[in-house]
Amino acid sequence: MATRIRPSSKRCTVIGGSGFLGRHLVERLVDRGYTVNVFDIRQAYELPGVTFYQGDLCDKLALVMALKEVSIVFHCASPAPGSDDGALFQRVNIDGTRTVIQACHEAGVQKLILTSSASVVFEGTDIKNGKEDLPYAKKPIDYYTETKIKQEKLVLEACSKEKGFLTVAIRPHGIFGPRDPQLVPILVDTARRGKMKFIIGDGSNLVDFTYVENVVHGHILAAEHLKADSPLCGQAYHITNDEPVRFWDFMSQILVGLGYSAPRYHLPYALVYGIALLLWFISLILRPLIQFKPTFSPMRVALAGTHHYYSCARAKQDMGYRPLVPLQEAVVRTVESYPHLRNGE
Ligand SMILES: NC(=O)C1=CN([C@@H]2O[C@H](COP(=O)(O)OP(=O)(O)OC[C@H]3O[C@@H](n4cnc5c(N)ncnc54)[C@H](OP(=O)(O)O)[C@@H]3O)[C@@H](O)[C@H]2O)C=CC1
Ligand SMILES: CC(C)CCC[C@@H](C)[C@H]1CC[C@H]2C3=C(CC[C@]12C)[C@@]1(C)CCC(=O)C[C@@H]1CC3
Repeated sequence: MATRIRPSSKRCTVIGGSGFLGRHLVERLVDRGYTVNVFDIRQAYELPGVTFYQGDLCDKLALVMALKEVSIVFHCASPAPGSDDGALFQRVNIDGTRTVIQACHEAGVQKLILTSSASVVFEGTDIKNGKEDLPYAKKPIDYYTETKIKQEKLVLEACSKEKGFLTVAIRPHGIFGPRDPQLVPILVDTARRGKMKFIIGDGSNLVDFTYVENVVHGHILAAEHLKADSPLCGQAYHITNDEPVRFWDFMSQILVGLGYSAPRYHLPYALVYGIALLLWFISLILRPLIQFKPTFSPMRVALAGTHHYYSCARAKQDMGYRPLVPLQEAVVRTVESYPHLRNGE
């Protein structure tokens, strides 16, 4: 009978390792002595000790090649959340995640760590100190959220101590930091177009923004604590900075740090949300004729005008999680990392 060589516990593959979170994760894993494979649709960089496999995660054969002799897989690939291509989300986040699970089985992988999102429970209304036992959103606010829910369920249901295949889901919220292609660039672009003058609502809504190094720390802790006799098996964990902040204070700090004015005038939440819905609807009808994407999508307005912050008590208890970088330090590091986005550059 052929005996399978037991892979080293320090060999891993990061699916989506060329992306924002994935690359930070790869760098930290290398620092910690892991041998790392990256599987991604694009190769964005080179790093000693890292082997790149370029391919689509829906291609099982290509994926299996990148999982050979690997014991841990981190799955942090996804289409950009702002996309409204429902078919792409279905193909990558749902069908592709099924393929990832099958490829893990075929390659004999022991642990799968999924990057999910705290937004799987967000329906556009207030969440204060939400715990992991909140129900999944019944009416997900967009395709991204809808497919992140299904993806998380697939991964957690695949957890099997009998098969020796353990899974866990990390739910970060509002990841930011150096090289982030979304939060700071979109904010600066909106400011440069003169559209960051208004605060949606009264500005008191609290939100979690999580520094990328803390999200990485949560993923590595999860991988190292995931064992057959641990409470992590088949569970989801919020990973945040554990310092909810007023959404508009956070945005203002970044804008002012980069030399732009902070928004000052208030607009009623219901009015802005209504306009965003109307614009979204018009863009849908006109799509065959002209393509335009409103800056203030209903999702962004909901994120900007409601409370949504989450408890990470479960991660603290089960894996000893504590944020490594406090929020203020994280904002300073982030602002310093974008010299090219400063006002006047
Ligand atoms: N950013 C945030 O605030 C939050 C993110 N998350 C989750 O974290 C994860 C990482 O997000 P983030 O780093 O911001 O995203 P990025 O877009 O920066 O990284 C995702 C990477 O996956 C790649 N990718 C996309 N589709 C495929 C595919 N079919 N096969 C192989 N690779 C693919 C992307 O390539 P390409 O760029 O060419 O598409 C990209 O390199 C995602 O799962 C996201 O849902 C969760 C909570 C908050
Ligand atoms: C135009 C402004 C009102 C807002 C500019 C900043 C936004 C681009 C970001 C503020 C909150 C962010 C966020 C996400 C993307 C970027 C923001 C909307 C996510 C949707 C990314 C994916 C997730 O899983 C949840 C995130 C919530 C917060």
